[in-house]
Amino acid sequence: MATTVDKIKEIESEMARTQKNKATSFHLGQLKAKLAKLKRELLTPSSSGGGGGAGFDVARTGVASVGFIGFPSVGKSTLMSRLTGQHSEAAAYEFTTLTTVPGQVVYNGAKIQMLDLPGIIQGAKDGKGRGRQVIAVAKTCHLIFIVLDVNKALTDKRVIETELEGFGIRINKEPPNIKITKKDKGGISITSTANLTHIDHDEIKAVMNEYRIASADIAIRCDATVDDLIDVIEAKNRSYIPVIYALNKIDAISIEELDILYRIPHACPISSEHGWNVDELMEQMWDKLNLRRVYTKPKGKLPDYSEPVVLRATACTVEDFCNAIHKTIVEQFRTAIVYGKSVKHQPQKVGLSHELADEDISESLASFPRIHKLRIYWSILTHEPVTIIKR
Ligand SMILES: Nc1nc2c(ncn2[C@@H]2O[C@H](COP(=O)(O)OP(=O)(O)OP(=O)(O)O)[C@@H](O)[C@H]2O)c(=O)[nH]1
Ligand SMILES: [K+]
Ligand SMILES: [Mg+2]
Repeated sequence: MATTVDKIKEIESEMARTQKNKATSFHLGQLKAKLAKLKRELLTPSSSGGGGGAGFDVARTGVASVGFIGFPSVGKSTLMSRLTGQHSEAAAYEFTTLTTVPGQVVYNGAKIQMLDLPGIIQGAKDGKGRGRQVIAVAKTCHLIFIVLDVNKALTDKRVIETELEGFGIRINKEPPNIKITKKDKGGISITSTANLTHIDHDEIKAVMNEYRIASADIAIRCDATVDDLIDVIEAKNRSYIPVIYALNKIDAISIEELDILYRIPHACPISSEHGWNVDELMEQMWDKLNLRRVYTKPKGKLPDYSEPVVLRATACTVEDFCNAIHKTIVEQFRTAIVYGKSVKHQPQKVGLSHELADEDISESLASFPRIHKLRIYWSILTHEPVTIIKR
């Protein structure tokens, strides 16, 4: 019996043989959708084993986590030790790191978890080495550092990207602006506000047909490709994760070569061993994580700038803020008093659904003496700033 990998290879070669034109677009759409389904099958833990993060996942701490992905011996563990002070074994031989090694960085008052991972090799997503478990951990991170050795070919960058993409990770990309509303009857109706230069309606219908979706309204608001459409249908299996390319070992190259590296988008040239330019890497990390610091302010006093409540942009309402401090606050909540970029008037009363901005100041706690006490109690208990974990 043909294995899933065999079937994938067969479809890929058929696609390579088929020229794209009006007559073949339906067939090609069908093949693309078949391919996406087979790839998902390959990554489901129940099939042929190895999917999921089993054995490699670690307890998550902090407001966000950053996973290190790269070929063996590019310097991931050296970078880990440099950034976090958490020792992770580094050596000149490949596969020194055999499991996930967690560490922590505190940056702008936010605790960020760093996950040093074993090296991966080409074919990892198809089950080579422990690559699948490694990439499965990366898929749950809020940011990925793709670590590359600048002494090696830059084509390595593309190989790693392909491995991550094959696992349903979309790097430095927003979800495609396509909305599919399934219906009981009426067939497939397609509306598009953008001019579609990559797909025609036949291809869209072939994909929908392959996914057994007979009736749906499809609203396309970007110049979408077939892959974009499939990504929206397969949304449950896709993760859109920002990536920074940490171009390591720049101590071994010339200034002229370094100049070229600086032109690569989303990249940061560094030397883990010497600690060169790791400050810039941390700045880029902060920008990509898109975190928001909210300071608390007791009534009549200055804000407490030492312990921000750190929220992610995807969960940064007043409700999220309250929950980050204690679950019981929301029950007693009436209004929050907020100073900062998120409000027009300084200060302004806002409700639970109000979205907070970076460096806002909230006086909400001060209006509830009981809660303020709770906060103090909380700090004494833990001795650390309150952060929120919510995907
Ligand atoms: N010249 C130079 N060598 C480095 C740098 N960073 C790491 N190395 C060396 O590269 C080798 C591999 O480093 P590791 O940190 O073990 O690499 P890794 O990516 O964690 O490797 P695996 O865990 O085996 O996948 C070691 O000999 C390091 O000393 C750097 O910035 N410059
Ligand atoms: K190594
Ligand atoms: Mg290592």
